[in-house]
Amino acid sequence: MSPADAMTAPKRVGLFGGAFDPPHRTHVALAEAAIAQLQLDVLHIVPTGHAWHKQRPLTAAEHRLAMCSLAFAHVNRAQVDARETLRSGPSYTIDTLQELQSEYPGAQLYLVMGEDQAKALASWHRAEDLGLAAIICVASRSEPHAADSSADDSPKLQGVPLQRLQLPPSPLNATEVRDRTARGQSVSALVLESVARYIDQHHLYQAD
Ligand SMILES: Nc1ncnc2c1ncn2[C@@H]1O[C@H](COP(=O)(O)OP(=O)(O)OP(=O)(O)O)[C@@H](O)[C@H]1O
Ligand SMILES: O=C(O)c1ccc[n+]([C@@H]2O[C@H](COP(=O)([O-])O)[C@@H](O)[C@H]2O)c1
Repeated sequence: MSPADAMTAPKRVGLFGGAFDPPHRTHVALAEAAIAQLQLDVLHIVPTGHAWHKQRPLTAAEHRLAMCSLAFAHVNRAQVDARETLRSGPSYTIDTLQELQSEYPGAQLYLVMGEDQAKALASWHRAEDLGLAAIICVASRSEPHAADSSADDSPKLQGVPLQRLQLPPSPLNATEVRDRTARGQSVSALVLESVARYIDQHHLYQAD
C-alpha cells in the first residue's frame, strides 16, 4: 500500500450480518445509526449463507441479496456483501471478521447487532475470539424478539463490554413480514416500498 493509499484506506469498518429474509425498515435504521454513531467509513451488510443456528431454511440467497441491495441503496457507506452466501459450510461471523481484518489492515472493526443476538453471543462459533476481532455494538430490541427481561440487561461476552447503539426500540421483525405476506396483508409499513414490490413481483413468502 502506498502512503497515499494508506491515508485514504478505511479505518473504521463495520459488519452487519443477518438473514435479511427480508430486510425491514429497522434493519435500515440500525445500519444508519451504526454508520453515524460509530463514524464508519464502510458498513458491510452481509446476508447469511448457511444459518446453522436457524431451524427454518432461508429464502434463496439471490433474493435476499437483491432485497438488501434495494433496502440499503440509499444508505451512504453501506455495502451489500455476498461473501457468506458464496462460502461453503456454515456461516460463522468470526470467519468474516478475519477476512475483513486481512482486507483492511490496521482498521478497527465493529460488529453490529440487535440485542437478541448479543444475548446469544456465547453460543457463537469461537465466541471468545469475537471481542478480540471487533468492538461489538448492540441496539436494543423490543418485543417479540427482546431478550429475556430477567437476564442481565448489560450484556457482556466473557468480560468484553458491549457498546450500545442509540436506536428507538422497534418491534419490527422479518417473521411478521413473511407472515403478513402469507396472509395477503400489506407489508408497506414494515419494509421499504422497493422491497415490498420485489416480494410481490417474485411471489416470495406466499402461502402454498
Ligand atoms: N427490531 C429490531 N431491533 C433491533 N435489532 C434488530 C431488529 N430486527 C432485527 N434486528 C437485528 O438485525 C440483525 C439481523 O436480523 P434478522 O435478519 O434475523 O431479522 P429478524 O427481524 O430478527 O428476523 P426473523 O424475524 O426472521 O428472526 C440481528 O442482529 C437482529 O438482532
Ligand atoms: O458465528 C456464529 O456462530 C453465529 C451464530 C449466530 C448468528 N450469527 C450471525 O449473526 C447475524 C444475525 O443473525 P440472525 O439470526 O439474527 O439473522 C448473522 O450474520 C448470523 O450469521 C453468527
